[in-house]
Amino acid sequence: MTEPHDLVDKVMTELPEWLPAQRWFGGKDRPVTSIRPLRTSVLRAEEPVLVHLVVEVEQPDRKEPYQLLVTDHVENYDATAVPELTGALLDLIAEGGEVEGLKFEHEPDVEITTGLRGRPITSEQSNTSIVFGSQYILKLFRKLTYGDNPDLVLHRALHQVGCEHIAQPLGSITGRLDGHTTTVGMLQQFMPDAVDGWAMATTSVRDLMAEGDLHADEVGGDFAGEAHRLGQAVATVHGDLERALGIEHADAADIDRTVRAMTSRLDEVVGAVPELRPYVPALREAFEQARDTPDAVVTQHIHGDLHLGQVLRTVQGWLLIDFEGEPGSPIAERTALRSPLRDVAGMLRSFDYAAHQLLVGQPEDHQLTVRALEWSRRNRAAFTEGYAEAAASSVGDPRKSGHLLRAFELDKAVYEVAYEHANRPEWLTVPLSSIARITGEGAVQS
Ligand SMILES: Nc1ncnc2c1ncn2[C@@H]1O[C@H](COP(=O)(O)OP(=O)(O)O)[C@@H](O)[C@H]1O
Ligand SMILES: O=P(O)(O)O[C@H]1O[C@H](CO)[C@@H](O[C@H]2O[C@H](CO)[C@@H](O)[C@H](O)[C@H]2O)[C@H](O)[C@H]1O
Repeated sequence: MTEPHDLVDKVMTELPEWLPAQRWFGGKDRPVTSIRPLRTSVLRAEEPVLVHLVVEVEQPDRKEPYQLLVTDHVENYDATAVPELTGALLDLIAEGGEVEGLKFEHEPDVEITTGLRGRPITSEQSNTSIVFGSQYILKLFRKLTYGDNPDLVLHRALHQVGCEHIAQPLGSITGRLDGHTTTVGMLQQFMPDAVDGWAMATTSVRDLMAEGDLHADEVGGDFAGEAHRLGQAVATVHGDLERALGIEHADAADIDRTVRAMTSRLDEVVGAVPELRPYVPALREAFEQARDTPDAVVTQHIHGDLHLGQVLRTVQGWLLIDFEGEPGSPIAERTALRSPLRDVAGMLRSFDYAAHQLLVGQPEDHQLTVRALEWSRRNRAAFTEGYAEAAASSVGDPRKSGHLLRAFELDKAVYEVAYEHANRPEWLTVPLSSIARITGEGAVQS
């Protein structure tokens, strides 16, 4: 049997190679210069050993904590793939209590079934989620943010006002990190029959592409009805967030800060991705135009990284998941009050992604490009209309804030340029060609 502390020593020697290769590692844009353990909790001392480990990963200009769950039971030491070990985490949440500084809690008035085995989900993720039976999903946050994680905070707030478009929060795991009580895990109700919006939307696009002669409203897999309902669901969640946590009205100084933040993100991203350079003047101009807003801009807590992969279609309707915000943005930005139009813009970007991703790496085909644009326009319009129908009067119809919405969409596309550059370079053309289209600055080959 391996002693827990020998296991940690072994893991530490393997991490420089293993960590950067993980999908959830958020620092793929620069080299790792050092990794050191920050805290360890031995959750199981006998075989198979289970150790909760937080390491600090140092890279040029950043130091970030990452969470690991390690065991001697499998060759790569990653315990999240071992059902009997992850089952122990669920049991600890069910019982409640503290083990070596890690606190396991279930939400008030919730009873958790014990003895279930956990299986990790295999989708592309920024974190690691483990599903127990058909009942629960436990998300282990990988890159940790000191303090309460906004995903848990917003789920709790929404649940308290009876929001119908989220999965119920059921429990949490927290630990002390650098003096802060920090969320490391969140347990939620699992929706076994759910399909995510990205899978549904891309199926619809595929149907359309296969029927070269038909229009989006004529093919069987038309998505516009769903897009409309999704718009209503997003507006309802914004209304629920407003009821739970309130709103504020932005003044000229707030808008100035927003414009400057978008411009400075652009400067940062263009430094790393020179392909963005030709669009800089048009992007700056679009950001400046955001100052021209006819109505008062409302700010509130929002989802912050809304896209089709963050919404689940269940038999009861659409659910929004993952309220953590953009994984690549600083926590202060992610928890700030912001315009709900940012979420609208995120979803509009996603319709554009769904329409164009099938063309990536394909030879130029005029007919398919026209079809993709048509699908995107149809579903973006349906989503916006659904949103406008259900939006609280404080937010109103997004179409009335055209300049601001366009600026948010372009800002999101700039974020995506950085995201694709670091994670999926072959997809870089998707946000770049959208920027070219929206700014009218010439086309980029898909
Ligand atoms: N409550 C849920 N019920 C069913 N599936 C879920 C639920 N929550 C998340 N998922 C699945 O897990 C995936 C990742 O969840 P998400 O919260 O987006 O994690 P990450 O922060 O790692 O991106 C989702 O795309 C979805 O397929
Ligand atoms: O879901 P995450 O919180 O991990 O979000 C990150 O990854 C997303 C990709 O999975 C990324 O989304 C981008 O690609 C999507 C298609 O895969 C597309 O629907 C989105 O519109 C686009 O932004 C997201 O930006 C990133 O933060």
